[in-house]
Amino acid sequence: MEKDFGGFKNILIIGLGLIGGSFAKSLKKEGFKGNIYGYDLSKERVSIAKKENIINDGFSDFKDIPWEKLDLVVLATPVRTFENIAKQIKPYLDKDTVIIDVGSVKGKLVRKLEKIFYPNEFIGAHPIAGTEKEGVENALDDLFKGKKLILTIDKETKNTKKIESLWNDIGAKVEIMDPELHDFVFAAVSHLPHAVAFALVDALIKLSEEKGIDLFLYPGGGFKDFTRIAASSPNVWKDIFLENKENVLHTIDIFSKSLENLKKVIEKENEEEIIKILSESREKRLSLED
Ligand SMILES: NC(=O)C1=CN([C@@H]2O[C@H](COP(=O)(O)OP(=O)(O)OC[C@H]3O[C@@H](n4cnc5c(N)ncnc54)[C@H](O)[C@@H]3O)[C@@H](O)[C@H]2O)C=CC1
Ligand SMILES: O=C(O)C(=O)Cc1ccc(O)cc1
Repeated sequence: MEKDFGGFKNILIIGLGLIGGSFAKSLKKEGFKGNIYGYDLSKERVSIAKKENIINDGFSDFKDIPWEKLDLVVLATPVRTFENIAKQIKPYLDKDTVIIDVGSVKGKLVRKLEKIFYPNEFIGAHPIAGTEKEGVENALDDLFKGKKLILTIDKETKNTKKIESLWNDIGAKVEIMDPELHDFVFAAVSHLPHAVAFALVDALIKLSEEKGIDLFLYPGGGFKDFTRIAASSPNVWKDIFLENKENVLHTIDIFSKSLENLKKVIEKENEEEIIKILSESREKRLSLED
């Protein structure tokens, strides 16, 4: 069956970063024949995206955008910029334009955006795909293939079906989740691991200073595997940690307790307990699908 990308023909992506850029590249790769417009504060990113034909036209000023043509706007900037951008673009929107985001935090934020954009329909979307790189210059045309796309909707509408079909056409597998539950889940499986990776590298900086030796000259594969995501964008992650503050703090508390417990059994040289903790974790990790 021919792909129709939810019937959307003129799409504006606000934020020509890794995710916005990958969304545009994926659409083109899968045969999208409409227009993809891009907007970014960075003129350089707009220029790269245009030069590489990732977008059909690009802008750094909202006033220059052909708003009347747009049937879809995608917010793809750091999550704490969404509210301000929504208020700025609201007066320009045509009455039928649909707005989605790709942000890593939903909860209260999407409820706020729904209100700001009303009567236009805003639909919260989160691709569970990415890398530690940033910018359109690192965008990939197959980033979303086979990956989950969470829609945080309360009910299905004509537009939510169109958005599902758009993401399906670039290879994503759509799932629906309550926005508050979403923030609990992704605090645990994504935000906590990023926080721990950043903190682990920070601890090695401190330990290097303590001993007067550069510990980063000696890492093995384990350290590199574990801390790849500590190379992620500080701007993007500062916004995620703050926007999902309560859940992130809770997961850090639980993690600290697990680490304290491990510390305690090592201190006591309690071999049985150490083996129990490590075996339980190992089994869970081995049971994960790839
Ligand atoms: N990096 C990842 O692996 C994933 C990120 N996300 C979400 O996607 C969104 C974008 O993240 P990335 O593409 O990774 O970031 P990025 O740093 O690669 O790109 C963000 C872009 O937004 C632009 N920007 C920042 N503030 C702006 C503003 N006020 N107005 C216009 N442009 C602005 C920046 O110049 C940059 O080009 C975030 O909300 C993030 O939570 C979702 C899934 C995965
Ligand atoms: O780089 C990785 O492995 C990631 O975990 C990417 C990622 C970052 C943020 C998201 O909201 C979803 C996926």
